[in-house]
Amino acid sequence: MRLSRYFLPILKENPKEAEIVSHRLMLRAGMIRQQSAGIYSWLPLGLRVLNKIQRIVEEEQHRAGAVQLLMPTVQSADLWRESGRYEAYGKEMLRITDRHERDMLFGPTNEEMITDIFRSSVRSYKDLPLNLYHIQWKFRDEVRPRFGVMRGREFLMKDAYSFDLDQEKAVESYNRMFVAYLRTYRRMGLTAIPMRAETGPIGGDLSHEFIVLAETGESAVYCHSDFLEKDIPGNDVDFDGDLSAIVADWTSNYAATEDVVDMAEFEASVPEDKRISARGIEVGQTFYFGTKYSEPMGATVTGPDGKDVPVHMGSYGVGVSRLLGAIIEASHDENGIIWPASVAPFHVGLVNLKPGDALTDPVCEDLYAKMEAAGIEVLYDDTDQRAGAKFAAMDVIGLPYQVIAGPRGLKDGLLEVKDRKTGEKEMLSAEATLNKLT
Ligand SMILES: Nc1ncnc2c1ncn2[C@@H]1O[C@H](COS(=O)(=O)NC(=O)[C@@H](N)CS)[C@@H](O)[C@H]1O
Repeated sequence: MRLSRYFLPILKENPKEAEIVSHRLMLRAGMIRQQSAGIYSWLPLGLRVLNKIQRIVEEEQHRAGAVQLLMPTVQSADLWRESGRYEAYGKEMLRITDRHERDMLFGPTNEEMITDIFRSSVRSYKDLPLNLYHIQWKFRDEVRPRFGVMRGREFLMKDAYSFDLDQEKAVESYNRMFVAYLRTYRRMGLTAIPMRAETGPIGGDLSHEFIVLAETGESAVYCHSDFLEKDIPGNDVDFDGDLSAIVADWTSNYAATEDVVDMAEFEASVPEDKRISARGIEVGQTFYFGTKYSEPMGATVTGPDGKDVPVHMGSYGVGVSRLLGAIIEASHDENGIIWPASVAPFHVGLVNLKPGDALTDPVCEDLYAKMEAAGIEVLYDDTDQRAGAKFAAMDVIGLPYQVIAGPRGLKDGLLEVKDRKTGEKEMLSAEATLNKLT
């Protein structure tokens, strides 16, 4: 992508309204623009990252056997009256009246709607287990939206819903999502620790919050430091097999959020030098809630004994848009964002220090074409800004590599290649640069 033809409204100064680093850097890197409290436009650079995060989430949901669909954002209040949550959900629900005076709402979550879809077509236990998911914008009229996309009012969530004949089978579905989450976050360069959690308005009695440790996290958390050393299940993990050992391994050490922590138990079960009490960002939550929705909504299947039984369900959310904030909180320095390669908006920032120069132009054009041909996503800064501004912008947007083409270096046929994470710089020929980056 040529920067001269892109839209990247970099801010030179720190916006005063941003209280935490991820909010500050997303604004400065021209990734989002606030339209109203907790509601953002996703500008081109931010959207590229959002789409990459979404793709990783989809790949791991598919690996775990979840099937993707897409439900609407606007829902009928009638469904929520059936489950009894229409009144109970409270002020966070954005209620809408359509032209026919029908009560509608902007969906904060989709348990009722997915149960309606299920009950309309699934009749037999032979169709189970089933896990349906979508990635869709939600609206929650948070009393105090803040920290940018971390706590928005309109936000992107992956929400999956599992359906099983009984609790034992439902726990197997729960375990598949649990393992999928361990893999999903690690692929984005995060270590998310599963912590026992409250179930809140979703309900149920088995739930884990997946927490990324960060000083600016909204939750206070208490856990065993061994979590930071664990390996995650590999690509070959058998989702049709018994995953209970993996779940047991990841829930055997103490980990709890402030809502459910038992300090006596924490201190008794974790040696002092292994105790972590920190703040964390909740990037996902898993719930098993049995027949909480299937009972009132009549979502039943005919069991092996011929009797109709309400299905046992679970729901599993990932904060897709929140993850941009979480990744930046976990990976930045004083100059800006440091994107893990898996979610970086581009892999390489190619900087022409002197557009129009007989040396730098041909080298940049040739390298740009060859990198793009090799499948490397390049942001080519072909603008005529000052060098200092170019360097600062590249550091703020945090692409994994910068390739600097300047007349001085090119006199010796050399480009400067900088690793954004380590800060290491090498002087390499164009060919060596291409070999290093492909
Ligand atoms: N206001 C918000 N802004 C950004 N992300 C949010 C917000 N509220 C929740 N999330 C993200 O969405 C994830 C799932 O939300 S949740 O309430 O825990 N779970 C559900 O809604 C269930 N229906 C799971 S399918 C959270 O773990 C969090 O990462």
